[in-house]
Amino acid sequence: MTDVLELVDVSVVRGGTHLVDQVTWSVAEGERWVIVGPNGAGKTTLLQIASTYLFPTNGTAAVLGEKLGSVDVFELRPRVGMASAALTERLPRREKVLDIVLTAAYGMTATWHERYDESDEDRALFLLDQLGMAAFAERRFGTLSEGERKRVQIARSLMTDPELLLLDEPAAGLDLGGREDLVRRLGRLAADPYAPAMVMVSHHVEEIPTGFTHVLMLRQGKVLAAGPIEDTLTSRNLSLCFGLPLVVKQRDERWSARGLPLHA
Ligand SMILES: Nc1ncnc2c1ncn2[C@@H]1O[C@H](COP(=O)(O)OP(=O)(O)OP(=O)(O)O)[C@@H](O)[C@H]1O
Repeated sequence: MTDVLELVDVSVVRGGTHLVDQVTWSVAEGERWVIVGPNGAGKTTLLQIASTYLFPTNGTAAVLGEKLGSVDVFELRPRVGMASAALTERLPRREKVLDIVLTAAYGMTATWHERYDESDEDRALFLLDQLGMAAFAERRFGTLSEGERKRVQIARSLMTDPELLLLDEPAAGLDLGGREDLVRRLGRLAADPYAPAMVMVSHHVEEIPTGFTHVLMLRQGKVLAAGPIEDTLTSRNLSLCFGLPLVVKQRDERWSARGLPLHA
């Protein structure tokens, strides 16, 4: 299997602070990774590197086999799909849902005056349908609920048929029903052998969809543990990661975690 992402000794330093610190990590084709870690651990910073929007201060990062710093990132970007709250914010609320997805084919956030092929439109509708949003195609993006907007963003991130899909906290802010619906859909995507390699940042192990194969655990910018999820997402590692005693369980291919009760 080829690596779609390869970081070697990567550090990002800002104002003397290490946002990520000597991270060595690779993602191979077909793998589905979740990144967990406390607030400020460097999760989003790693996704920014993977999406080619941030270059390491030290170390080397290769995305889809191309080393950052010696490749035209504008050619690379359409091959990487990304969904995040920050990107959702930048999408025009007055735009039609279908156009929000369609514009991704051209790396734009508004329709201007491009013309789209019928095949582009078919693909956008197909992706909206996969995310359960086909009925909303003609609605204005700004009229959608937060959960619906997130699903549209994921459809959009798949529009260019990327080889790597990055999801930054896709379930953040969703209610229980919205979370479960999204987790189920992401589980279906993870199980699709034609789907791209996936990396998802999450704050909660309950949000890890079925079919996710690997976990990267970060603490204070450093890798605490990385590897196959069954062996790596242990109570011990999760407790070290979050700095308090936690018990993690897996049941019916879903994960849950809770703190140990305090004793007086
Ligand atoms: N330009 C900057 N200068 C200094 N520190 C920064 C800068 N950008 C980010 N940081 C810090 O880097 C650390 C890592 O940030 P990052 O957003 O990657 O963490 P995260 O794990 O995604 O956090 P969260 O779970 O809260 O979203 C944070 O402590 C943040 O305050």
